[in-house]
Amino acid sequence: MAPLVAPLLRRGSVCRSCLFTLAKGVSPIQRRNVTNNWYKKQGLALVDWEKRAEEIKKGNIPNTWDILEERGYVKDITGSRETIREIMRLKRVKAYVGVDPTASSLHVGHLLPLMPLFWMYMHGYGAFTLLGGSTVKIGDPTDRLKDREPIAKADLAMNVTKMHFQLKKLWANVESQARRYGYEKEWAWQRAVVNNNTWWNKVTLLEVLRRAGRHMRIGPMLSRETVKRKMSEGDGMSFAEFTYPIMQGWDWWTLFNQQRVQMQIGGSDQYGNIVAGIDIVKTVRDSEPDEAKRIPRDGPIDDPVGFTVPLLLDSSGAKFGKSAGNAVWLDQFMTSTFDLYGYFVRRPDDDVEKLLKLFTFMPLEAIQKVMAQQMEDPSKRVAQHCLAFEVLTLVHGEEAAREARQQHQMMYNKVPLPVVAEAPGAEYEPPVGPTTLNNAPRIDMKLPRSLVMGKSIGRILYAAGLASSSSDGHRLAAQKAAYIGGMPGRRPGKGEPMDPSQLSWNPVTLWFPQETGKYLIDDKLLILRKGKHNVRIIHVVPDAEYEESGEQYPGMLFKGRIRELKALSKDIKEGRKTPEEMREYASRLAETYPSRKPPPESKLRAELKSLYRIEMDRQEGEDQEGEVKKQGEDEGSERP
Ligand SMILES: Nc1ncnc2c1ncn2[C@@H]1O[C@H](COP(=O)(O)OP(=O)(O)OP(=O)(O)O)[C@@H](O)[C@H]1O
Ligand SMILES: N[C@@H](Cc1ccc(O)cc1)C(=O)O
Repeated sequence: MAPLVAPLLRRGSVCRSCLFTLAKGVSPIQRRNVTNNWYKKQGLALVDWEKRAEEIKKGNIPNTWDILEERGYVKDITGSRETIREIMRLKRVKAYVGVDPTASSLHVGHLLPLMPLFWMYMHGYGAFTLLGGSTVKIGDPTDRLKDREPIAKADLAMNVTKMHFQLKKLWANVESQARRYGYEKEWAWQRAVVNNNTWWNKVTLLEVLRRAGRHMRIGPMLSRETVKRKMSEGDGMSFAEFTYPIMQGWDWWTLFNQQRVQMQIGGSDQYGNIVAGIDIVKTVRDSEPDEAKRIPRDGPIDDPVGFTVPLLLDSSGAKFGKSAGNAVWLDQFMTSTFDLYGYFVRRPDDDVEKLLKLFTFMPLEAIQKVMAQQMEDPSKRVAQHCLAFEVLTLVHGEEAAREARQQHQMMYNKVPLPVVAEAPGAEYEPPVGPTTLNNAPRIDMKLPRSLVMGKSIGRILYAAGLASSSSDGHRLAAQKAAYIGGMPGRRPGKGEPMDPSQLSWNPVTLWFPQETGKYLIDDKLLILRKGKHNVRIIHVVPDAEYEESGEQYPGMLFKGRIRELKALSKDIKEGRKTPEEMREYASRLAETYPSRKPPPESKLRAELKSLYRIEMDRQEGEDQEGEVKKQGEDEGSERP
């Protein structure tokens, strides 16, 4: 046991004998219980991992690296295969995959580097997904001949918000997939979504140049294929783009330093950036001037490592993604669940086995069985349906996958599809209760400028579908139960601008309608959230544009109840309603307004007019209620 645990203990804060004593549940030092429990768990986790490493050595359980290779995830490795294999046997390493938010959704190509990360997580390793809120402002020049267009602030805020929630949704579905396939979650499984904006907002240029830049040689950087091609065949290279690999390397160093993230995974186009990152991490680590802060190293087992996955190509051989304009999106409002399912059902017979290994968590034996079924009658496309179902389950959850399968069956298959995709013991439970990431409504919407700039926050929350009425919206704001996104401090307009690349949330307060402008990103985007997953990215558009779109929002003036009352009154006046219809409407009114009796036909118009006035007053009142509360708060705070 000793030789394996020793290097790990040296990196921890507890001495070896204490850790093992704690693993038995005995505390060597009298500390608070919670601390002892934590140390005990750490000790047990190390002992478990060590036992596992022994079992892998004896060949009783597979090395996770071999699983990744078998399924086809490994294209290029930095350094030797044996080292990376040994690291994964001996250490619960942490790995990360980064994505720049250059679009408002992830696409199918992004799933490829994420899949090995998900597999690692399900086998007990630490898994980090990084959103490049800062790197996106520079843009990765890899394999490009032309500069990227600078990204507008409002687009950036939208992309960051949407991708963040997409990653969280994917992670929630990975958890269910792990359960579905019989992986038992332990406390030591670790996953996180991080944004590199968090550290790029704090670090100085001087720090990066001093710690990383001074050790990097220009020669090797200039000889990189991307740099040479962009300079000779493309539109030249800006200094900012040239430093992109340093930014990515600094990200890795930050994660390595703070979280010991030792591995980076990317698509095969990222190989150069990953290799550059390894140099940066090693250089910064080894040049730490302060002995006490230096991260200990016990040889190659502690060095950063990386690998790339093969690129998913389209039928013409182009990288599948947004630059080539051939992306299939993971956002169901950009590529519907029906179309995403259809994309996988259309994959050629020759590719389907490979894709089942890459995009699903099905064990290889189960894939073999499906393939045997496929061979019997390829026209039924059993393997393709299985692939589509599994990918949909990962991306949108099991309910959406079942629905998409049913829709395809109804449209194209006369006979029911053979159920081959079910995992052993997988029982379907229809989702109930609150909004989850899988049933969250459409995240982005439009609202007219006059509403956002002229009405109370309660009314805006109602219009955005986050509250059941304006009063409910006021209540949410008063109780600080709704949040505003992209706000670095609590007092925008008092020096701190909105930050589009950072998804930070602060409680909404009751502010005056005139103040809403301060909360807009780039004067056109308002991000609101209620609860954990109920987010709205509101594009504030000119009133005329909204009118033209034909859209409606709850509480819209002259739409909904008010509009109905007005239209009906007009119809009666102009004799367009039959007595029967008028009677029916009178009794409906009595249901809607329980305090009122159904009026006789002759009085119906007068009754409609009075209800109309009541509705108008109610809306006005609700708006004022929010303002009065706000005024009260402000007056109160000024009292000595
Ligand atoms: N088709 C693909 N196959 C495999 N990996 C991919 C694919 N597309 C993107 N990736 C990987 O996903 C990660 C994030 O990619 P990135 O943000 O560059 O997306 P992209 O759509 O390729 O962008 P762009 O087209 O603007 O270059 C990288 O590791 C990248 O290699
Ligand atoms: N450069 C990567 C994204 C990325 C960004 C930051 C990182 O730290 C890692 C990866 C790409 O464009 O695909």
